Amino acid sequence: MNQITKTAVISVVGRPNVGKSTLTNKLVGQKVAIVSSKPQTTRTRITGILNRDGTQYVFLDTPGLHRPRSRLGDYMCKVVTDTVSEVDAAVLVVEPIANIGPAEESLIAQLKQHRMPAILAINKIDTLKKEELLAVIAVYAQAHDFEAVVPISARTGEGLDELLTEIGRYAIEGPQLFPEDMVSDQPERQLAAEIVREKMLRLLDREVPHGVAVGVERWNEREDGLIEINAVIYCEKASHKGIIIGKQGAMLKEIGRQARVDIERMLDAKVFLELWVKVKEGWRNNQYQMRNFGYEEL
Ligand SMILES: Nc1nc2c(ncn2[C@@H]2O[C@H](COP(=O)(O)OP(=O)(O)OP(=O)(O)O)[C@@H](O)[C@H]2O)c(=O)[nH]1
Repeated sequence: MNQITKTAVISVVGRPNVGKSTLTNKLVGQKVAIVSSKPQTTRTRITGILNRDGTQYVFLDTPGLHRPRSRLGDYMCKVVTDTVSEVDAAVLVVEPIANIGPAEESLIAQLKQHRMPAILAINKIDTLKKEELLAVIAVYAQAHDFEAVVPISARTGEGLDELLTEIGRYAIEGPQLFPEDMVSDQPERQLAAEIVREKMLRLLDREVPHGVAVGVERWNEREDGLIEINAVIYCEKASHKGIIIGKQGAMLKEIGRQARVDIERMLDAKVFLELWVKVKEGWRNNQYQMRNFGYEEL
């Protein structure tokens, strides 16, 4: 195997829903961060690791920067601010729109404040004509002196080799930070819980899944190779519990079915997944319960 001689620790920042998690997963070649079409999907900092051509790339996928409305929201913003200041370089991911929003302005201000080398990744170029791209590049080039501007599609993979080449310039000589077979620092239990949450974000209306947390309560690897997982979905209201369970349990069954397929792929093993739903009012504003669900203290 190729000896690792350099490392690059890179934060992936950007406002909610621009495709940071899709990008991290694609770069790493495996699902380490969950993806949905709803903003504020990612709640904690997720690390994705890629070893290529003697360099170990460590990507810190951050929650999208937004105005906090709850304690969980405060925590998500703090994760972004902390991450920007402790990495070798940042990749700012933006939508292919020729207009800079307040979230992008705020992130650019943070990059300037920390004198952080930043690469601009204009994502979702599969949705846009080449001529339209020039206007987007022009607007961002005026706002900040980016080290490089790379148009990409996290979905199709277009531009990602170029992006890696740019990122590679910020790699520094040194021993690898993580073992070579590791793609994420998230424990498998937490990834499994996140996958269940992803399915809820995709299958349910917006209001419900943003108030849920998932905890894995039992994880048993049987001798015959089957992995038994029991997870509890905590929601904020009794009415949400009914929606999550669905008519004759149909929704919960579908959440479980889709989650099991992804968890089996992640673990490369057969999985028996059992899901329960419990009501825990106001957990998003409760420090203790947040810690319980894996969101560290502020
Ligand atoms: N067409 C297109 N859609 C994309 C691309 N990248 C991501 N998306 C979609 O954009 C949506 C948001 O993607 P995420 O990766 O969850 O975005 P995020 O920035 O991590 O979002 P938060 O977790 O809310 O911060 C999903 O529906 C993705 O499928 C892309 O290159 N092209």
